[in-house]
Amino acid sequence: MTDPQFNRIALIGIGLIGSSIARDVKALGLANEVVISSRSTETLKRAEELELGTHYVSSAAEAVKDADLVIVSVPVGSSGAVAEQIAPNLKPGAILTDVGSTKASVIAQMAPFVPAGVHFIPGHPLAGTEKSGPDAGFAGLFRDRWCIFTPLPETDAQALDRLKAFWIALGSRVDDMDPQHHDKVLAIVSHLPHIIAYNIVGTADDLETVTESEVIKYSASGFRDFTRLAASDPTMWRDICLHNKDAILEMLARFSEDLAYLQRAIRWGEGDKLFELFTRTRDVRRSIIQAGQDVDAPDFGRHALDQKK
Ligand SMILES: NC(=O)C1=CN([C@@H]2O[C@H](COP(=O)(O)OP(=O)(O)OC[C@H]3O[C@@H](n4cnc5c(N)ncnc54)[C@H](O)[C@@H]3O)[C@@H](O)[C@H]2O)C=CC1
Ligand SMILES: O=C(O)C(=O)Cc1ccc(O)cc1
Repeated sequence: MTDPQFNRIALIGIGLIGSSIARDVKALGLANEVVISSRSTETLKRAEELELGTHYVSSAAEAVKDADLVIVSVPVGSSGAVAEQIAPNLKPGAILTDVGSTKASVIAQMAPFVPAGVHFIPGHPLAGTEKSGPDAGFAGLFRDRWCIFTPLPETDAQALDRLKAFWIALGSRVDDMDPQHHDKVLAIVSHLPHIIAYNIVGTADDLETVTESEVIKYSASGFRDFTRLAASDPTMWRDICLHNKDAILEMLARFSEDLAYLQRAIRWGEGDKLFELFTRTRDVRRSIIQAGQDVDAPDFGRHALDQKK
């Protein structure tokens, strides 16, 4: 247990990310009170059954009253609506943050509603799974993962440090980025892989009618990896595609060009080109592992949460 960092934390949205934060806050004793709010009464009831917080309210506006830290964990397309609901009840001096996968759009949606005196600091933990809802969350999700902040020019340095200290307590590594840069980086490392997965699984599903059940029957681990990503929440990924449109389209254009190069090399039997690319990409994987970023390694990450066991 660490000392509480905040008296009252409000969690707006209690799905995979919100509930993982709640579990860590509880396990580490980071707040005296955790108020949970969800739009769906069923989800709120489940959060209470799981004892994720100390107070449960259906209204987001009600939840943020007297909160020192407010964390919005809803699909990015709903950020503006949530900001509008909670704005009148935000406490002066409170920190308001989010966990959305896109940043420029979230800032554009939320910032206009944030009252003066409230510290709005957009954030994005680079951690998650294909699952969603309060049962899918788990303590330690953020351990040894990056949490990126995209502060606004007027962001108070002390408030930023306080929010970073919170995520560091959850085990994250923290960094700052310009929102547009964040959206470009994430378009290639996260959004494009998901879009490619949705596409390949869609194509295989279309072929299924031709090949009967062979796609499923003989699916090797490569295809199975794609099906995991393609099982990610449709609302969340629809919103990401719509709210990071420009960066995703830019990366998709680059991707299509490079795919055409590969296609041509295969057509013309240019084995040297294929070999050169596949060697280069293998080196990328090797350097990730050498840099100690291999989260699949058995002993990746030690953290205060482990000491509880
Ligand atoms: N799933 C992942 O791996 C990651 C997700 N994120 C971001 O975190 C945010 C939340 O994602 P998850 O927790 O995975 O989603 P989730 O689907 O598990 O939970 C979403 C929560 O938002 C609530 N909600 C949905 N629409 C709402 C609305 N209009 N108003 C109020 N509440 C609403 C739902 O009731 C639910 O409690 C998203 O913005 C996503 O882009 C960030 C990092 C990883
Ligand atoms: O499940 C996976 O592999 C992910 O990549 C999870 C994820 C989804 C969205 C994010 O913004 C960050 C992480």
